[in-house]
This record gives sequence, structure tokens and C-alpha cells, in this order.
Amino acid sequence: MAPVVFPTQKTEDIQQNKMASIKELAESGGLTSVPSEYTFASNPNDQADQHDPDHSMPTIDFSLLMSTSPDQRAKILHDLRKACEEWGFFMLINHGVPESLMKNMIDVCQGFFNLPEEEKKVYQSRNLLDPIKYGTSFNAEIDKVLLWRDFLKVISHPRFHSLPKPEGYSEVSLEFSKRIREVATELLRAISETLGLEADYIEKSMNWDQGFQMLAANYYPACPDPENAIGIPPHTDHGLLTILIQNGMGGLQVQHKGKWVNWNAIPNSLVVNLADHMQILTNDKYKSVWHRAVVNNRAPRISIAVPHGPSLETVVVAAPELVEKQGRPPAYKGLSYHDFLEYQQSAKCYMKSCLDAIRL
Ligand SMILES: O=C(O)CCC(=O)C(=O)O
Ligand SMILES: [Fe+2]
Repeated sequence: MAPVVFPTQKTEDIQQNKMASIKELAESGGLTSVPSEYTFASNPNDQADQHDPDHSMPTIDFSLLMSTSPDQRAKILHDLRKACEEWGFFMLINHGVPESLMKNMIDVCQGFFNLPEEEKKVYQSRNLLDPIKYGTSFNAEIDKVLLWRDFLKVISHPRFHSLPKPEGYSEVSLEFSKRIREVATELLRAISETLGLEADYIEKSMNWDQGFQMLAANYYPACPDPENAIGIPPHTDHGLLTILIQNGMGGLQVQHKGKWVNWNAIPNSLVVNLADHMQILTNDKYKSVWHRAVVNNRAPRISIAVPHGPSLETVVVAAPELVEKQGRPPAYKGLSYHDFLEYQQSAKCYMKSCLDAIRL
């Protein structure tokens, strides 16, 4: 006989679809501390050091990647390879995505989160690949601690999806997703070259024309006691690379050489990070990087992370050319991107890297 399971209040709330968004809770007034379900005890030895002088985060000038001068191109590819090897995170400047488009994208996402809760709730879903998903925390059914963030995830490639509300969301997100994908395509070409591969190697082997792209907006309300809550706990991203924009409040922290570093992004730069499938494809040469989002008590923060991956059917394995060059066997078992995503959302990967689970 199956064991009897007594649902907790939290699971009951979720089942009845009553789970408060953190925005609603934070705005309900009178919240002077972090409710127990959201209390995240971070390790005091694991804080980002505000005074750490080692803040030479890499900056890549995207316009130089387009340079026709061989010397300039060689120099920028050298810098990009260094950024990928040493940080796995970099800022992209002169990327050509208009500042006004980035601002409008943040504004329409803010507009979505400002909609009445009943209108947002129609997008609540348990299905991994529903094209539009609104929710709170990460996976509120399995999260042991609820996260201080709400999210809106909209798949924008290979098929573009959109929302009728708020006004402008559709047009702005269409243009934004296209422009960001163009940047991602150029970056993948350059990254292929830094690996000594043909420029279109990643595009071809990852079926990029059907590649996955998602607009994942995070809303982190101001928090009365930010030390005791977390926006997103340490994680690595799925896919090949993520491009992120934010509303200037700060809060992204990146693990570098075993220490947490505040990612002080240059205004209007794009933040790029390498993700799990880049690590699989390059057989550990380029690593996906642990990062997290902390919250603040001043004002809401919005970030929009845009993960880019192979097509969902692509079984990602180490590039044979790199395996041969490295002289060591593939480090990971091949898994389709779709199955990887399913795995990542499951309780089995809670707070740890899915890469560990598929390591050979
Ligand atoms: O909000 C941020 O700065 C980080 C967001 C993030 O890591 C994610 O959505 O995967
Ligand atoms: Fe992330």
C-alpha cells in the first residue's frame, strides 16, 4: 500500500493555486521580517567581499568581433578565450542592442508583474515546456526554501510566443529576442574559433537554427531583511550561454576562484555567462559558472536572463575534435537537451549541478 502523505500548508496552497507571489506578499504591507518559509540561512563565510580588490571582470567589445583587421580580430579572440577560460562570465559592450530597447524590455516585464494577480495566474503551469510560465520561487512544489522572486518565462525560439498584456510586450519582446539572438549567434561563432574549430561548428552541431531561446524575467521585490532571504540560490544555467540585462539595482554574484564576487555590471552592457551545455560540448575546457542573485531592501530589482541552447532534440556530447586534441575521453554521458531540462527541474537536482549526475 502506498504510504499516506500529509500535505503541508505549502503544498496545499500550491495545489489550490493560492500560492502568493512574493510581489503580492511583499506589497501586502507590514512585512518587517522574512516569513519562515522564505528564510534562507546563508553561510557567513560565503559572503561576497565588498572590499575584494580583484574586480577585474572581463569586458569584451563586441564591435571588435566584427573587425575585418586580422590583428584586431586575433586580439579580441584572445581576450574572449581568456574570459571564457578564467571567468566564464563577461560584460559585452558596443553590442548594438539599443539602450532604449533594453529599457523598454525591462518596462514591459515590469508591466506584466504589475498586472492583477488573477491575470498573471492563468500562466501558472507545472509543465516544463509550456511556452509561457508565470510563477514564484523556482519549483515551489519541491523548493525547501521559497525564493524571493517571481518569474515570467516565455519561449521565444524556435517559435516566438507572446502575451496580449501588458500593451507593448509583444512588439518589444519580439524585437528584443531577435537582437539578443543575433548577438548570441556571433558570440558562438567567435567562441568556436577560440576553441580552434570552424566558426560555424557550434551552430551546426547544436542545430542552432532550431535552437532554444527563452526570455526569463525575474522580479525581486525589496526585502525587509535581505541577509535572510535569497533571490536565486547558487546554480549554473542550462544551455550554451545566457545573456542577461537588469534594471541597475545590482544583486548578481558570481563565483570566481572559490569566492563570491559582486558583479558590478557596466550600465547598458550585456552580461554573458557560459552554461552547462558549453561545458559538455567543450569537455570541461569552458566551464558553466556558479552564480546567484541576492536581494536588497531599497527597491525592486528586475533582471531578464535569456538562455540560449541547442534544439531540444539535440543530444549533446563532447566535440570529437576537442576530445582528440585533449587526449582524454568525454567527461559526460550524452543526453538530449530536453531530457537535461526535465532532469534539472526535478527534485534530484535540487541545489546541485546536473552535470554531476551525468558525469562519466
Ligand atoms: O537576476 C540575476 O542577476 C540572475 C538571474 C539568473 O541567474 C537566472 O535567471 O538564471
Ligand atoms: Fe542563472
